[in-house]
Amino acid sequence: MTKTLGKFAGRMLLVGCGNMAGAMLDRWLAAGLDPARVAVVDPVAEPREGTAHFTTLADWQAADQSADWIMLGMKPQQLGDVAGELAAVAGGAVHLLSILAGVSLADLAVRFPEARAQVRILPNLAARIGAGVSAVTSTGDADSAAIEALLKPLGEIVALPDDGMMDLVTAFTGSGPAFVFRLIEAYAAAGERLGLSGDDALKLATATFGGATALLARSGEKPGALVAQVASKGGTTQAGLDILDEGGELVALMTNVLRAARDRGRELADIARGDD
Ligand SMILES: NC(=O)C1=CN([C@@H]2O[C@H](COP(=O)(O)OP(=O)(O)OC[C@H]3O[C@@H](n4cnc5c(N)ncnc54)[C@H](O)[C@@H]3O)[C@@H](O)[C@H]2O)C=CC1
Ligand SMILES: O=C(O)[C@@H]1CCC=N1
Repeated sequence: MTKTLGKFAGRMLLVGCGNMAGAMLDRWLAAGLDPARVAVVDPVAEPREGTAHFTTLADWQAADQSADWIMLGMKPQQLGDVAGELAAVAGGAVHLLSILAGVSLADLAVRFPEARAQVRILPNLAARIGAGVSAVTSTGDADSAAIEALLKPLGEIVALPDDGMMDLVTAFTGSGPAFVFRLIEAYAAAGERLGLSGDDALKLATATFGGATALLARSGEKPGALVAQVASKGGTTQAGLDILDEGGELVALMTNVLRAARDRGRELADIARGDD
């Protein structure tokens, strides 16, 4: 891993540094971001060594801090609590970054009209180990080289032309790890139900999902082609696939899961806007 964030220059303020923003910050610091360039405002988060830490935005301002990059890392429901105070300092050369589910670029432009650019980033928790994927889209005069340098240590980057698909992507890749963890949990629980010990079942399930996804990513083959390499005609795998594929129920279930998560993003945007 490179020990520099390359073209990413300037000072960063994180407003909210919980599970997701904290994972991003830890990865950035591990990738060489100078902690002296970072300030965090969060009433409960654990301060990171070398970063300036404040409980409230007023404390940050009282300490005469400045930022070139401000990232919203609290919950969408908390946008109204911070937007007024933040808008006053998010002008001129400031990039306003948001990882908030649901909140659109248009909403950000209304809240932070003076920012140089509004940038919507949808990361996921695997950013903590550099194996995440970040979808990104922006409006205004965004420095895309700097944004790419910032997101690169977190994993893959997918640039979207606008945020029309961002609520679906939030469900797909943002919530996605939780859905995958739940699938692994169910796989392990089924193994346990059929006789494995709990520890063995989780260890075997984790290795099976990890190995299969690594092979899929590295081989360049389609999932169906790899299924065919596992399933012998009339063999054990086919007996299981006959259940899994029955009536297209698995795809129907996943469609319902993603639809519910996507639509909740729209509701969160309404709450953040104060329309609920
Ligand atoms: N957790 C995840 O995997 C992902 C989360 N997101 C987005 O990231 C954001 C944060 O989610 P999580 O990290 O899961 O939540 P979290 O609850 O772990 O973190 C939120 C943090 O915001 C802080 N906070 C609350 N009010 C504040 C205020 N007025 N000023 C400053 N900080 C304040 C809290 O103390 C907390 O540490 C959300 O908007 C969510 O939509 C996006 C993609 C993935
Ligand atoms: O559950 C949530 O609302 C956030 C957004 C994507 C992942 N976590």
